[in-house]
Amino acid sequence: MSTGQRPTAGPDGGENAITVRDLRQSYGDFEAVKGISFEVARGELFALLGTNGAGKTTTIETVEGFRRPSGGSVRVFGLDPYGQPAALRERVDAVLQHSGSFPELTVAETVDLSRDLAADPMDRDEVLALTNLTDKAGVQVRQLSGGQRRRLDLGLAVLSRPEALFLDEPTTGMDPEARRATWATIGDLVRQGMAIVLTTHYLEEAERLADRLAIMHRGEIKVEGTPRDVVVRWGDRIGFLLPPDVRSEDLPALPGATGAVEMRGGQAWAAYTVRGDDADGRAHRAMAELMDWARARGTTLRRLELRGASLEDVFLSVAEGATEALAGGPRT
Ligand SMILES: Nc1ncnc2c1ncn2[C@@H]1O[C@H](COP(=O)(O)OP(=O)(O)OP(=O)(O)O)[C@@H](O)[C@H]1O
Repeated sequence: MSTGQRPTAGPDGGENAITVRDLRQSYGDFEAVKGISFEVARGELFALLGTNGAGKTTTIETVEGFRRPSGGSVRVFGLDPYGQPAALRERVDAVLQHSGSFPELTVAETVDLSRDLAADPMDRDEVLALTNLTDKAGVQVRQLSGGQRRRLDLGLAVLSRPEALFLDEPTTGMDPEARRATWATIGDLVRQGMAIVLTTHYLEEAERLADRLAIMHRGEIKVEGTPRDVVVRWGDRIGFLLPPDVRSEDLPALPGATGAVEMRGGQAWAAYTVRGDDADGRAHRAMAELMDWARARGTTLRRLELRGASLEDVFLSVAEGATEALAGGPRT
């Protein structure tokens, strides 16, 4: 993860590794991507998240050069990636969900095969160390676990030292330890200046790795920003188990908060959301009113909590189509 300032754009489209402007992509009459824009700088990890069928794969395949845009433009290091021109081949790589490795070759042979095809590859030992596969060098690829194979895929993609990398669900099938090790590897690659576009359904992965992220839904980017900005914009949440003697319509209206009753772990859960400017201050005032209400009723609020939103809250809002709430501004 890079923490430095984002480079500013230069005259040639600049320091941006990837620039997507008003991209549209259709399958026949169906518009799968409806005019999205984003940029990815060198040394930056951009996570593209979204609901199923949102258009992530379509977008990534277009940026990778497999599809010609139906509208708008895509530039990778200032070039049109369509057809994967030779000038980009050495500079861009991808780790896709299904690798094309030969199962009978050993890990070392597989790495060597890819090294033979690269202009200035990393040493074999460097690749094995990077992927934590040093002790698997003599093992056939077919004998690797799913998570080890994903790590090998990552090693094969980065051994040619690409400047931009697409990662599609890079930690699928990994146990928590392997996932953390892979996150560390990806973080190192970004710090070394690689531009990475990550697609993942693991929100924690995006939260940990992304400098910026976007959440797509039905062909559009609904939310974009740093992971922190995105959750801060969403606001705070007050919640508690709905007491058995309280019906949902009995719940108090709290100033500056919108209330709802949800199911959580099979139990009814009262949830209030406080959004917009000074969400913290308003959440505290709403909490004080809630306590007054409970005291007056003689009701104990079990598992009472006040917390900031998580990326999952934001994602679920997007999935439910409640994105107008994410634009900010106090709601009562
Ligand atoms: N070859 C195709 N022909 C027709 N429609 C397609 C084609 N590929 C994708 N679509 C449709 O375009 C929309 C976007 O699909 P896409 O695979 O880009 O979504 P996604 O965000 O990657 O989804 P997921 O998270 O489920 O993988 C979906 O409605 C899908 O059904």
